[in-house]
Amino acid sequence: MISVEEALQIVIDSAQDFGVEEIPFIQSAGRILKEQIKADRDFPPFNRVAMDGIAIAYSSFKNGQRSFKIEGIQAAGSEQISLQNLENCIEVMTGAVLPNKCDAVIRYEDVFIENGIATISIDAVTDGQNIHQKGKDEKAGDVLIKQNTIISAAEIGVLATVGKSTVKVAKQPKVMIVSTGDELVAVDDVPLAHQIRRSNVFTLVSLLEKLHIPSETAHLTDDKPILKEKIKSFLATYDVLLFSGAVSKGKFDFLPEVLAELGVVKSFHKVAQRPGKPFWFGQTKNSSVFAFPGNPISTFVNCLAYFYPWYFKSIGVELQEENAILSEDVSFKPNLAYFLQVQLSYRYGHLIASPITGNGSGDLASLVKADAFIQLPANQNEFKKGEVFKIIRYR
Ligand SMILES: Nc1nc2c(c(=O)[nH]1)N[C@H]1C(S)=C(S)[C@@H](COP(=O)(O)OP(=O)(O)OC[C@H]3O[C@@H](n4cnc5c(N)ncnc54)[C@H](O)[C@@H]3O)O[C@H]1N2
Ligand code: MOO
Ligand SMILES: [Mg+2]
Repeated sequence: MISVEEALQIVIDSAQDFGVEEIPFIQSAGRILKEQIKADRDFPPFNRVAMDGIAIAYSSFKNGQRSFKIEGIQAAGSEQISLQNLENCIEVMTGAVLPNKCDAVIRYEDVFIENGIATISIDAVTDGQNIHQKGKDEKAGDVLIKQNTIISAAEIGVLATVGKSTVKVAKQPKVMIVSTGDELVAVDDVPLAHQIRRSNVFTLVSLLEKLHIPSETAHLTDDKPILKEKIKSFLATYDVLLFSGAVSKGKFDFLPEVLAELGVVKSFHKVAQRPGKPFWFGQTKNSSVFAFPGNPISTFVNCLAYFYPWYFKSIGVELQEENAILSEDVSFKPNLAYFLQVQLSYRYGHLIASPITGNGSGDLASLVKADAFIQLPANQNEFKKGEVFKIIRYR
């Protein structure tokens, strides 16, 4: 059986390229930028008045002049005007172009205006004050956003300001999420005593929505010919198939044999981990197949631990590993990596992971009580309070 580290490496090495698409910029939050965004002009594009007040020629102030006749007004959105007489001033508004021949702006708070004369009431005025110089932030042609950035509200503002009404982003994979099992009924149904409602497909849908990946869902019963026929058509249509269930040792766990019969090349089946051990992963020329074990926490943790990194690698994004400090001693004897559910909190600026006691990988409700999994390595059995390990967050 391979280790979590080996399995992850195999999964990452088989990342797929889904190509690039151009979409309206306002729909691009959360997507991965696939072009460089450059400044189309200087930032700011003109000497920008930064305070409401008066603009003067600094030389006049330096020569001792304190009262200035108001010659005109420069509003934001008006073409640049020019100071006619260097001993006068122009009223200026924040966001306006600095009038020609002016080189300092004094706030209204520091000026007294009467009968069209503005008198400066402070002693300290400096050359260039309250002026946001043209090109001070960025020069035309500077790279403002690097390729492969995850677009957030911050990038949306920059895209708007450089006039990028459409933007190139990584195409999302076409994903089909399939639940299997005769015991599963729809969310709207009232289950009989021996049935349960399906939930794994919906956790998967929403784990993918977090990545802005749309998906479709299907449910298949434990009937081998039906499984084979349906999965054959899914393989022809989708980039990614995510399964939950039917990969263990049961009499009706048909998935591994069906996938093999359909020509999906197995990379591995079973990883030395708990929960999620019977995870099956394989590929065809065009599709990747993640067949997660059906126990709800197994499906959940494997999507986070394998599908997420595979997806980020596929679209060219480097993920930073996150660590946390274990809040108490933990003992785990099996020679398996242990994905332990934890609550996260901060203490003196450090991220603390406090274990949650659940009842194994079928304890779906315990997911609600935790925020993340802490990944305790297989080669260790005793984990001490204060030791630091990798975490995988879902909140
Ligand atoms: N003899 C062995 N039995 C089992 C082993 C083993 O190594 N030897 N492994 C156990 C482990 S670990 C897991 S995990 C499960 C994996 O089982 P399958 O992937 O075959 O999944 P199923 O048998 O279809 O279902 C298992 C369990 O999960 C529930 N389930 C399935 N799908 C959903 C869904 N969409 N929503 C909610 N719940 C779902 C299902 O009802 C079962 O209770 O196998 C162990 N057995
Ligand atoms: O791998 Mo199973 O997920 O331990 O229950
Ligand atoms: Mg089974």
